[in-house]
Amino acid sequence: MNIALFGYGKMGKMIETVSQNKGHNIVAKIDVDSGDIDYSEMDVAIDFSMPDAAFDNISGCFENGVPVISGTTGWLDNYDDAVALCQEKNGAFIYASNFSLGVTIFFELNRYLAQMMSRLDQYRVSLEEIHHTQKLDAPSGTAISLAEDIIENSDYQGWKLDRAGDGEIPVTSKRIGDTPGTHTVNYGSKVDHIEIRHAAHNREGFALGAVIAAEWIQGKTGIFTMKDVLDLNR
Ligand SMILES: NC(=O)C1=CN([C@@H]2O[C@H](COP(=O)(O)OP(=O)(O)OC[C@H]3O[C@@H](n4cnc5c(N)ncnc54)[C@H](OP(=O)(O)O)[C@@H]3O)[C@@H](O)[C@H]2O)C=CC1
Ligand SMILES: O=C(O)C1=N[C@H](C(=O)O)C[C@H](O)C1
Repeated sequence: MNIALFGYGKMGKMIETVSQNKGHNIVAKIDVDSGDIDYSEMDVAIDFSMPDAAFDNISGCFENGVPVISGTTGWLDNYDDAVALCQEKNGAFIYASNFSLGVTIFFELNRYLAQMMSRLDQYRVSLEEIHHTQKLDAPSGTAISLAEDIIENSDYQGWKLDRAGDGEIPVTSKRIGDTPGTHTVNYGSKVDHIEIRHAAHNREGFALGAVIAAEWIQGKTGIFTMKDVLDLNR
């Protein structure tokens, strides 16, 4: 498979290694000053770039018939436009705030736990995410996905960074050293707490999930999620 990397930073480089270990070719490494882009050799584009670059990168791929795996966070104000363009061009698209296979399962646990805990008013939920000090966005895309899934499966009406009001989920963001990404969902009561946590040991899991998604999307058209890739909708 011929893969184009949009963004050749920490994640782009890790995806290059994982892709080559699986026998794929990297046919383009697109960075901020790449100039004219040749889409003709691309079977798939994998975008791990910057919040203000992602939408233009994704749109260019759809305009040129290239399926997109999008991992960049912090650009979702334009998500609906990306979906509309993909549909108009009969393209193929997967966005995930976190491509790790473990986090895809963690998202399912979070939804299920939220449903059960919504029956118990003794518990209050809170979220914490810890990342490396170079991360641009806060809270992380993964923390936002976790919060939105809790809201969909409970009576919480929103989330807020640090100070949450009534009916809102408090989210704490910490930036510590090289931490690849740790997410904790905590339900606390006066007498105990329950927490679920996913901790990435390095970036390989994010990269592997993105390459698996890129392999899976070949020959397909439509908008998909990692649940489709892992066949968790059954
Ligand atoms: N969904 C997931 O599983 C994961 C998502 N992420 C997300 O992926 C993104 C990238 O993370 P990471 O690799 O750590 O960040 P880096 O800062 O290491 O890499 C981003 C790269 O994008 C480049 N870039 C800037 N503008 C453009 C452009 N217009 N087109 C293409 N590339 C551009 C930057 O170049 P320059 O440095 O020259 O500006 C840089 O090399 C972030 O949004 C992060 O949150 C990260 C890990 C997992
Ligand atoms: O920027 C990162 O590094 C990461 N970003 C994603 C996010 O914002 O959730 C996923 C992962 O946690 C690493």
